[in-house]
Formats: sequence, C-alpha cells, structure tokens
Amino acid sequence: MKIALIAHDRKKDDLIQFVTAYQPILAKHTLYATGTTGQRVIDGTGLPVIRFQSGPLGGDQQIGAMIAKNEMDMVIFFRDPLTAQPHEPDVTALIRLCDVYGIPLATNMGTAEVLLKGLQEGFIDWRLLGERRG
Ligand SMILES: O=C(CO)COP(=O)(O)O
Repeated sequence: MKIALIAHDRKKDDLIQFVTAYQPILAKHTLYATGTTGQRVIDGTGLPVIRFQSGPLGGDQQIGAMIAKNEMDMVIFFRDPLTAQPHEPDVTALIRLCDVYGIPLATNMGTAEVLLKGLQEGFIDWRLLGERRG
C-alpha cells in the first residue's frame, strides 16, 4: 500500500511518536510525505520515505494529485486545528479529494491508530482489488 504521512508543525512530534510506535506495520508499505514531515520521519525512524514539496509549497497538492490518479491508498494527516495555515485551501482540497475518491484518511492520532490496525487486519485490502495504477 502507498501511505501518505503529513503533519503540521505543532503535530510533527506526535507523528514521529506515532510512526515509531507503528514502525513494524509501516515498514511493510511505501511511505510518502510532504517535505519537512518526510525528513523528520527519515531522521527520527530511519524508514524510507518518498518526499514531496513542503506543504505550503505544494506538497499537499502533489499528494492530492496521486489520489486523483488512484495512486495513494491511505492518508495520515495530523492537522493542527489551532493554527492558521497559509495554504489552508490546499489542506481543504486534499481532504476533499480523499472524500471524492473514498481514500481512508486520519486527521488525528486516535483515528490513525484504528486505520493502521485495520490495515494490518486486511480491512483495506479492497484497495488492491481492481488496481488501476498509472
Ligand atoms: O504543511 C503541511 C501540510 O499541510 C506539511 O508540510 P511539511 O511536511 O513540509 O511541514
């Protein structure tokens, strides 16, 4: 599966903690991330991550483009609901595309844990059916 990891600045420590806790599961999948988040994950866990631009520079849109092409299977996006983001329209667009295409999306740690446990149990294997990979 292809999994996108994204965290706003004040949520990055939480994401590293989360990725560390679920490293055995995440290591079996292909990880993508926005720029700064991806570097933090690489430095903090050693997991390989394909990095896009930083979020404010278009990284959310690059992940959105993968979703639109049916090339992303899950998005874990630790948003900061208490800080205004200069690229808020991009954040909204990414979340919207997850809903357009029915892509599992977690925006907080509680939901992310459920998603990864579900992933491990095979609940998201439907993504592998009828693959239309570009
Ligand atoms: O801003 C972000 C998501 O909207 C995350 O971007 P960075 O991972 O580059 O900090």
